[in-house]
This record gives sequence, C-alpha cells and structure tokens, in this order.
Amino acid sequence: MDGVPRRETLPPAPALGPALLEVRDVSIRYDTASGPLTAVDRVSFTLSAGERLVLLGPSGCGKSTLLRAVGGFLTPSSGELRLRGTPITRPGPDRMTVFQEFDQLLPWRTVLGNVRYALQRGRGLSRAEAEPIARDWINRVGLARAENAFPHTLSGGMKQRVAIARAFALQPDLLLMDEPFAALDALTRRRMQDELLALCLDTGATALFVTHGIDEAIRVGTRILAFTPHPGRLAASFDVPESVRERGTPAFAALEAHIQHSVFASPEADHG
Ligand SMILES: Nc1ncnc2c1ncn2[C@@H]1O[C@H](COP(=O)(O)OP(=O)(O)OP(=O)(O)O)[C@@H](O)[C@H]1O
Repeated sequence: MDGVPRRETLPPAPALGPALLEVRDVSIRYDTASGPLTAVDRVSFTLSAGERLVLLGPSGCGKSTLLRAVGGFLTPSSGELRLRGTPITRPGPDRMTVFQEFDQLLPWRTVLGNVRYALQRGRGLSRAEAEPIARDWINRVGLARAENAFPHTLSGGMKQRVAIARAFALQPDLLLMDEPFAALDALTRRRMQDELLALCLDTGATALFVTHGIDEAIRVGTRILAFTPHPGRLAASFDVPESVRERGTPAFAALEAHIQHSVFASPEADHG
C-alpha cells in the first residue's frame, strides 16, 4: 500500500539490548467466578527511550491489564517485565500513570498541592524545592490561574491536565497513559492529544499509551501495537513516521484505514 508503513510480520522478535522496557512472554490470568480468564496471552515487545508506544485494541483485549502490570500494580502469571534491566515488582516514581478516571487527584489538595505533594513524595524534595517545579508544570498545561482550585471544582479536561502535569513533573523514566482522554468530549480529547504530543516532543518523554482509538494512536504514537481480544494477543505492529501525524492529511487517513482494515476488519476481530 503506497505511503503506508509496512505491517510487520508477528510474532515480533524482541531485540536483546539496551531497551528501557522489556516485556517478555507475559501472560496475565484472572481468577473469576466462572474460572480462570486469560486477559493477556504471551505478549512480548520492547520499548526504547524516546519512543511513544501505543497499545491499541478493542475493549477487553487486556491492554489496561498489561499497563497495570508495567506500572507494578499487578504481577504477571508468567513471563517477565524489566525496566532498565531490573524486574518490575512494584509501583515506583520511575513510572507515572495517568488514568482515564477523573478521580485520580487527591480531593483534599489544591491543583498546586497535588503536583507539589507528588514531587515531595516521589522525588524526596522539600516543599520549598517542589513548589516552583510544580508551578512550572501547572503553567505548562495552562492551569496557572487554577492552581489554588480543588479538584471537585475543575472540569474533566482540567483534572486530566493536572494529572498530566503531575506525571511529567516527576520526570519518570516511563509515562504510562491508560486511555487518559477516553471520558472527554471529542473536541477536548483532540486538543488534549495535541497538548500531550507537544509536551512529549518538548521533553523527549518515553510513553506507553493505551487506547482503542486508531486516530488517537496515530496522533500520539511513534509505534502502534495492535491487539486482538479474548485472550489479548499482539496482532500487528505499525510505525508512525512523523510525516503521518498531521490529522486531515491523506497519509494520516491512509494509515488509519490500513490499520482498520488489516487488524480490526479481520473475521476473528471482536470490536467489543
Ligand atoms: N480484576 C479483574 N478480575 C477479573 N477479570 C478482569 C479484571 N480486570 C480485567 N478483567 C478482565 O480481563 C480482560 C481484559 O480487561 P482489560 O481491562 O485489561 O481490557 P482493556 O483492553 O483495557 O479494556 P477496556 O478498554 O474496556 O478497559 C477483560 O475480559 C476483563 O473483563
């Protein structure tokens, strides 16, 4: 297909070497009332510093489960997760997660308090050291005028901006984004995708981003791993060249159609 990056043949052969994140043959099973459920089935990939890797798939394909395991919130049933070569066993400030839910902020702290407190806890800074860094990040997400507001007075988009400011402020090795814009209206979602992309480009952040939106995946990612559900398995990998990222261009539309057709239009795909 002209102008569309090649679809790689899977399963991928994860490169040995200095990857920031290594996911090796990871399976994750849940015990449910109706028996064991395999949410993630033998998934392998690596992520290098500076990449923005998107896990793309329909609802229920296990992408959030996998992200939670990378975050250290749950342990894989088998396989290995390593960050800078060290096994992931628990959450840590080297991986900051932005969740979909709007209630991820501390409700009893202001916008400034939320970001400052995370810096004090996560980076061991004093209040005086943390405050200017927190202010700078709040400013960068456009919330300077709301720094003294409490979360319940903010819109969903503003809350997500605070969560993003907090995550970036800690300068983690890896940003984990679990459908952070899924609960926003379409216009706000687009604006936030653009803002997140700008922050990533500005800081060179490394990110693992979960979404079910092909357009969102192309907009924010440098590489997309598409999953098929029940159980969640890697189906294909797509590179997103910088030249393809602009919405409304023929190249963007062509890649969107290519991913849709080659992964989600196949007979075994379930759109959840
Ligand atoms: N705590 C849990 N206990 C039992 N089953 C679970 C649990 N969490 C997730 N699952 C199941 O694991 C599978 C994968 O869920 P997961 O949330 O990871 O998928 P997802 O692709 O992120 O979907 P969504 O976009 O809807 O969040 C689903 O079948 C889900 O019902």
